[in-house]
Amino acid sequence: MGINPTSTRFPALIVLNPNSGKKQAREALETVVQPALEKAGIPFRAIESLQQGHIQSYFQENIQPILVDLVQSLSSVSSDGASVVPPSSATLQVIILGGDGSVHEVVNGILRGVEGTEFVSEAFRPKVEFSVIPLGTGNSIATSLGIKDVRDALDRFIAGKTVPLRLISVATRSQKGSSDLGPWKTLVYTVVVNSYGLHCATVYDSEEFRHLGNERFRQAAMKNIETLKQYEGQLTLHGPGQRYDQTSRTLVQYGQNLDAKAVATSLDGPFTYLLITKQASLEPGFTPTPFASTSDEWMDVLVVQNVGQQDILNLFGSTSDGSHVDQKIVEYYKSKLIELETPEKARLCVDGEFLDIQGGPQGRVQFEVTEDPNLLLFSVYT
Ligand SMILES: Nc1ncnc2c1ncn2[C@@H]1O[C@H](COP(=O)(O)OP(=O)(O)OP(=O)(O)O)[C@@H](O)[C@H]1O
Repeated sequence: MGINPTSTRFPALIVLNPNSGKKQAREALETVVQPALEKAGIPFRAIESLQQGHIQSYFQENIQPILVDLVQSLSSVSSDGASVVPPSSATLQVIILGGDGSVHEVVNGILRGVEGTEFVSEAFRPKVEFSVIPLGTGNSIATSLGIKDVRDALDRFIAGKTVPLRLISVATRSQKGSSDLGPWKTLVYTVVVNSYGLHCATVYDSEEFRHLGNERFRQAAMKNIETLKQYEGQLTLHGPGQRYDQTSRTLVQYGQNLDAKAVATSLDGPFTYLLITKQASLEPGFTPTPFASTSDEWMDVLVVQNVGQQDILNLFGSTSDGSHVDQKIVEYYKSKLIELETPEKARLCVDGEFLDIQGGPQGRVQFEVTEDPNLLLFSVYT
């Protein structure tokens, strides 16, 4: 697979995960994506993920050379011929044939690859535009953007409309080998969902049912509901925010005069189900945080504290249309800064990966919406 030799346009980078979803990405590339891009005259080159983590390490190692090539392709020679004029802006297009885990790997690889370099600066902020072709299992980002299938995603890429892709930084203060609490340090950026409790346990157990496609989440959820556990912890929401009011059925503002870091609300658990999301739907037909937006400045928080099996089954029975937000057991917030502390060591789920945290202040985790971390301008075709 190579660059279309007739075009001078910088090639879009296709990232293909052969293991995503029902393992159809390679076939989709050959039968749908490649012909459509060639027909539209869009040059591309493709890389295939060879193993878990490969996409992330590829971008971590290669994003700088890729951006250098991009800048060179856009540079011009000054009118007197004496110097090369760099472009004032540059856009890298990345087409992802895979699921949300693949998007997560690309984003984190790019961010690690430019971290601490002077290549990207206030004066030069490259744009990175993602076309998410839904070939995974949940396809949360594509579903939340209303993208129906591979063809629809491609049509939207070719049409060229994008919206910002905001991320959540997940940070801790624990220092390796020290009991001191250092400054917050981002461990990972998430694009879809962070969770604690039943959702995290479900995602963890769903790996053994991967061969079942979407059904794997249902199987793992039923297994965990049968032995439903409660998860101890304290969740704090900081600064001004919004809360879903079940009486007026609207989002209402709170804490308007608060400092961004001040605690506005503290929830003491135990938690049955806790989601912090950036997408409305986590898979087609499952919309647990219906007010979430890929592009807004909020994280959406769905909290269910200390309930039993029947309540959880009722909840899941209403998540397809989002009407569960009116159930008494549900608390729903929009916040920009959140912290979670657990009394004992615990497992969190961050975009399908797992983060094992220590108990107490050492393991306290902070979630914050970040716009354009490391000065990169991320957006997604919609
Ligand atoms: N060549 C490979 N062989 C095996 N696993 C791989 C390979 N390349 C990537 N992976 C792993 O495949 C997993 C699934 O990827 P991805 O998230 O894209 O699809 P999914 O889980 O089916 O979809 P979704 O996240 O939308 O539910 C990820 O954990 C990723 O690291």
